[in-house]
Amino acid sequence: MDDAPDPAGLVADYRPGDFLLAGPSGTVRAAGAAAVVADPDPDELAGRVAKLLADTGAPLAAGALPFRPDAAPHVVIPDTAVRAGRVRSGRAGRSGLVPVARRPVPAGAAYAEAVATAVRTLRDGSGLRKVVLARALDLDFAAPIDVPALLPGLVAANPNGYTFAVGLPGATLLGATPELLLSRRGRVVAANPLAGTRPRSADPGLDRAAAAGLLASAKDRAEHRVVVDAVAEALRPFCAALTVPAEPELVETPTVWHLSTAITGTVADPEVSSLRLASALHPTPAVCGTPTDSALSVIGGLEPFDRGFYSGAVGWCDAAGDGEWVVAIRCAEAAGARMRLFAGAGIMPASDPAAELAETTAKFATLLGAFGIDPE
Ligand SMILES: C=C(O[C@H]1C=CC=C(C(=O)O)[C@@H]1O)C(=O)O
Repeated sequence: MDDAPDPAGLVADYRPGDFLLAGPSGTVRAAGAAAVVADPDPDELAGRVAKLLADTGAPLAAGALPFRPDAAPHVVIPDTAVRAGRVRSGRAGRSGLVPVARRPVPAGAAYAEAVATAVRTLRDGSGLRKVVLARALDLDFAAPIDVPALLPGLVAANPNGYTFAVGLPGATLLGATPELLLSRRGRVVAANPLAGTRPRSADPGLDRAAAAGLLASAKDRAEHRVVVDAVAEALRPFCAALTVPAEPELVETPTVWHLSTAITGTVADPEVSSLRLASALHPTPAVCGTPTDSALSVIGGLEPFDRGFYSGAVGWCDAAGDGEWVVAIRCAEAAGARMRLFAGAGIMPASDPAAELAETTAKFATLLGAFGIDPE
C-alpha cells in the first residue's frame, strides 16, 4: 500500500468511481476494480473477498452493502488503496450547488400518514416492536454534480462523523454518517449503535433542553435499547468477551442529538472478518426495525421507493480481516445532474408523526447544510 501522510490530500484526490471513508480512526481511499463481489449470502461474500485478497495480494476490499439483505452488495478489490490518518482540518464552505427543482418523496403529509399507519401496526399486538420509515428528497441541478468537489466541505462540516463516497454502478453514494456499524482491529471489535434523536437548535438554551429531553425520554430510550440489544445479540456468538454499557450517552452532529452506546468486544475466532461481522449485524433496528422480517415487510409496504444502498453499510476489510463498516445514513445518491437524499426515523408505538417528520427534516439538513443548500 502507498504511504500517504496527508489525509486531506486523499479526500482532495477523490475521483468519480473511487471509494472514500474518512473518519475519526483514519482515511481510506481506493480506486479501480480488479474484481467486484456481489454475492448477497454473507458467508459466500466474506469467503470470496478473503480468497481474492489472499490470491491477489490487494491490501483491502472496499464497498457497500445494500439495505435489503437479499439484494446484491458491491464490494470491490481495488487496483490501488491508500490509508492515512484522520483529516484534522478543513474549511466548510458553500458548494455552489443550487437546485433548480426539489421533490420530497413522498410529500411530508404522506410521510406523516405512513408513520401514523406504522404506529397503528405497532399498537395492534401483531408483534412488531419498532420500524424505521424513510423518505427521500430529490434535487435536480442545471449541470452534472461535481461529487469530488463536495467531499472536502462534507468532511469539514462533520468533523466527528464518517464521510464516505462510494462509486456504484451508475451513481455515487455519498454522505456523512455519525454511526459506526462495526470495526475490527486484531481481536478487538467495536460497534456504536445510535437511535433516539432530537433536532438541534441555534439557541443554546433550547439546544441543551433538547438534549436533556432526549436523554430523559422513555420513548427514545426504548427505541435505543432495541438497537443495543439486537447488536449485542448478533455480536455475542462471535465474541469471547463483550461489554455493553447499561446506559446510553448523548452524541451530537451539526443538526441532531442522538442516544449512543459504545459496545466493545473480543472476537473468539480471528478468522471471522470485519466484513462477515458487519453482515451479521446488518440491518440493525437503527435502520430497519424489530423483528427484522416484519419490519422489512412494513417498510416494503409503506415506503414508495427502493432504498438501494441507503441504510446499508459502507466500509473496507483487509486480508487480516480488520476493517471498518459504517451505517450508510445521512447520505444521498448522486447521478448526473440529480441527487436523491434519504432520511429515516425509528417509529415506536408512542411516536408522534409530526415529530418524526421534523426529525427527518433535521437529518436531511446534514447534507443540505454542508452543501450550502437551503433547508427543505
Ligand atoms: C435511519 C436514520 O437514522 C437512524 C440512526 C440514528 C437515529 C435514528 C433515529 O433516532 O430514528 C435512526 O435509527 C437516518 O438518519 O436515515
